[in-house]
Formats: sequence, C-alpha cells, structure tokens
Amino acid sequence: MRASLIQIDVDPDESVNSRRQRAGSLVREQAGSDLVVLPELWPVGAFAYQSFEAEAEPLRGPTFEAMAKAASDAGVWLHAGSIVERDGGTLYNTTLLFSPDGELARSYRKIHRFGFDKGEAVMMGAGEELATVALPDTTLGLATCYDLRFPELFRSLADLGAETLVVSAGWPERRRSHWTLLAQARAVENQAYVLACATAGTHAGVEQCGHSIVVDPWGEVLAEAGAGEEILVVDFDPAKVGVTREQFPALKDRVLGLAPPR
Ligand SMILES: O=C(O)CCC(=O)C(=O)O
Repeated sequence: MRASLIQIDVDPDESVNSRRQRAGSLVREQAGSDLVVLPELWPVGAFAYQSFEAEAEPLRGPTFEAMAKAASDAGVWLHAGSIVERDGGTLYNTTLLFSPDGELARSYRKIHRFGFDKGEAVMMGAGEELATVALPDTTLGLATCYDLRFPELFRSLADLGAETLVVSAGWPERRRSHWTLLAQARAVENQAYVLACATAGTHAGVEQCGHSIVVDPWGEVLAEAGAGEEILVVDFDPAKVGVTREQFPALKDRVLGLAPPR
C-alpha cells in the first residue's frame, strides 16, 4: 500500500477557503496512492479557538464537498483530517473518511478533547464512538491528536480489528518528543502501523511541530517529515501486522480484569 500524509501549513494569513482549495489540489496530486491523510482541523487551525464558532460547518458542509470531490478525482481513500462540525447547538472535532468514489465511509468525533479547562475541552462535545474502517488491504482505526495519549483507545481499536492506526493532529512543537514517542509506543504495543499526520506552521501563537510520522508494527520509523509543509509518501506492507503478531504473540498474553489489592 502507498500512503501520502499531507502535512499542510496552517497559516492564519491564508483564508480557510484558499487552504481548502489548496488541500484539494494537494490530494489530487496524490493520485496513485491508496490512502491520503490530512491533519486535524487544518481548515481553521487546531488552536484557533476564537474562530471555531465562525468556521464551524455542518458535516456535509464546504470541507466535506471539497474533500469528497478531491477523493473521487484522485481515486484514493481520503482521511480528510478533521473539521469543526456543528450539529444543532454543539460543536465537535470530526474526522471525515472518504472512499475512492467520494462517498463518506466513516466520520469520527474526537473522544478526548484537549485544553483541560479551556479551548476545545469546553467548546466542543465529546465523541462517544470508536471508528474503524475496512479498506481492501487493511482495517483502519481512527484517532485524533490528544487521543494519542490514551492507550486504551488504541487497544480498543486493535480489539475491533484495526491494523493501521491513523492519527490526525495539530501537535505543538513544545511537546514534539511526546508525539514521536507516543506514535512509536502505540505501534509497538498494538503491533500495528501508525500513520500520524500533523500540521506545520504557527497559528493562534502556537508553533506546530510537523514531524508527521509512519511507524511499522515493530516500532521502526519508516518515514518522518520535517517541520514545514511537506508530503510524506510511504509504501508499507499491511501483511506485516499479521506476521508480527504471529511471530511475537504478546497480545495473546494480556491479563484482563486484574483484581485490586485486598
Ligand atoms: O497532547 C498534546 O500534547 C497535544 C494535544 C493537542 O494539541 C490537541 O489534541 O489538539
């Protein structure tokens, strides 16, 4: 399989509409890949909280339309990153996954909202449903940014059959070491591929780390981007997940339901 991770620059001086068009063109340029991935909240910026209300869209809004068309023009599975979704009176951080004919295969509302007592954590509703998507050669498990810190979410995705864990993010440069470490940890502990796509640039005063990364089920880094806008193109063998799990069957040694101390 070939995957293209589009580490787009979120520049506050570029309009959302212009970035949407540019993202569509970048996706089209990846025709020939099997799977194209965009990062978290790239239309507005993951930390541009003050713009969330104004830029919120219905699920099937302008980003949905642009990305559905880009997926079908390129003939690729497209993980279109996430949008600020408005559903009734509630905002969600929602990922869109399109099939190569431009149909929505899955959406995923971010479960772990970031910000503690501000930003997304207080402005957005929490997703409640895990998301997996069966592609012809692998099953994807979807996660968004801060979710990466919660291993139980990834283990639940693996239990549901996920073999390729796709993380879209807008991760701050200040915690870049956590980003690469956690991406490798989620790959090793679940014996799965991790495709983690982040944003470049600085918005709302928060420098983004970039460094999108692809890790194999053994924890080896297959490719890693730099800090700026970049497209990471990686070939990987989905069969390696089954081989790794068979040759080093640690997942079979799990002990569930541990008793608390008496
Ligand atoms: O966990 C982190 O350090 C970053 C999380 C984040 O920026 C987000 O979820 O938007």
